[in-house]
Amino acid sequence: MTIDTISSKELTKIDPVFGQNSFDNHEQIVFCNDKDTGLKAIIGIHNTVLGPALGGTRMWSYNSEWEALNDVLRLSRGMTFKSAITGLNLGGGKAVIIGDSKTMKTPELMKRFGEFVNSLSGKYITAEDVGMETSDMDLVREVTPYVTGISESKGGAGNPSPITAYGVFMGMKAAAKFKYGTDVLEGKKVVVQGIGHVGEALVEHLSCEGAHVVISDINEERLDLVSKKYDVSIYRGSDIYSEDMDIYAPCALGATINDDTIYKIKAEIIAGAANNQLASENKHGKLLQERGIVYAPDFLINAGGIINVYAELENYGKQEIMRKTENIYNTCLEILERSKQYNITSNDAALAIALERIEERKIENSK
Ligand SMILES: NC(=O)c1ccc[n+]([C@@H]2O[C@H](COP(=O)([O-])OP(=O)(O)OC[C@H]3O[C@@H](n4cnc5c(N)ncnc54)[C@H](O)[C@@H]3O)[C@@H](O)[C@H]2O)c1
Repeated sequence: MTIDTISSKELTKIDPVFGQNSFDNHEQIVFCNDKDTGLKAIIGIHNTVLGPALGGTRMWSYNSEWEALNDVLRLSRGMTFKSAITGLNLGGGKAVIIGDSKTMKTPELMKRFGEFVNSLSGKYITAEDVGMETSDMDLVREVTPYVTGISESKGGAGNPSPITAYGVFMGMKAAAKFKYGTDVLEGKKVVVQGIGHVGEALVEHLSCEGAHVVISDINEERLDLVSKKYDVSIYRGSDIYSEDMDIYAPCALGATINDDTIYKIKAEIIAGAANNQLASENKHGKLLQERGIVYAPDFLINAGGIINVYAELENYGKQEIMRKTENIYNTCLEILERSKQYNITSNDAALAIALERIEERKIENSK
């Protein structure tokens, strides 16, 4: 089953939880509230067939609780498929904390959130996502062992973002190989939208390769810093989607490929870190395919972060992390070839492999 992004208004017309189109057979949803710290969080546990549900915590100022719920459901579902296609023994889960991370995040709130995670006894393992830092995970670690992405000084694998960026770079190269017959990105115009933890590290790889990098962000300070550091240009126009480019790398938030943008996009390849880039997997996945735009599925190519935090659970080192992340290149190329062979979208080709693995494990588990 695929899912769509819909407006807050539309969401309210559907049954509150089980009826949401992003629900897609979630096993469990936990609503967490704490009056003293102001914590309002939702933990989504989509599927635990392959293992405990692992996925980051996002802190964001949602316009409504509907949006927060829809976001966590979409994200946790995505984690199920991300871990499955990457070959990890993990299920899919995610958490959102409602509020502005810059003004509302306190150590007390993070620890209280950690206590809720702890109450699930390991069925959900948290990590960092948008609005979170490694130091926040260190606070969560004080109250629960069910957290990854803690500081290296505290025995963790550290910040996953550089590894995520490396995986995205590998996926982008595979998409280039598929489209152009060569994976060399030198001279290609790549627009990186969102130059946060992952985006900046991606800019570094692209600059080293000699790509023509253009960056965009809503944060002026970051634009200034990153453009100077890597000598890359800043997008100053008013409609980034209409910009001439070879590759579009969405590294901010999801659903940027939607009804408003899809016909404007001139890129030949889309490969970025953001989760759930297609507002509607079906509709926009097919439209990209029809327009000949190669889409490297987000949940496949942004798996570097989860590979990195999985190392904390499985006790493997940096070398294995890099090997697994580099393999994203092969998997991405294989999926793009499959989508061509069977005339299906790349997203569907990736989903099919992930679902196959989950179904096989379900049968094994029931024996
Ligand atoms: N950090 C990881 O390891 C990881 C792993 C998998 C997926 N992701 C996904 O990748 C994306 C980026 O993650 P991150 O850790 O770099 O987050 P981040 O918060 O560090 O960076 C996001 C950046 O996007 C910018 N931004 C927000 N809205 C924007 C807009 N409309 N236009 C342009 N820029 C905008 C922000 O100002 C910020 O600089 C997220 O969607 C996240 O879920 C991250």
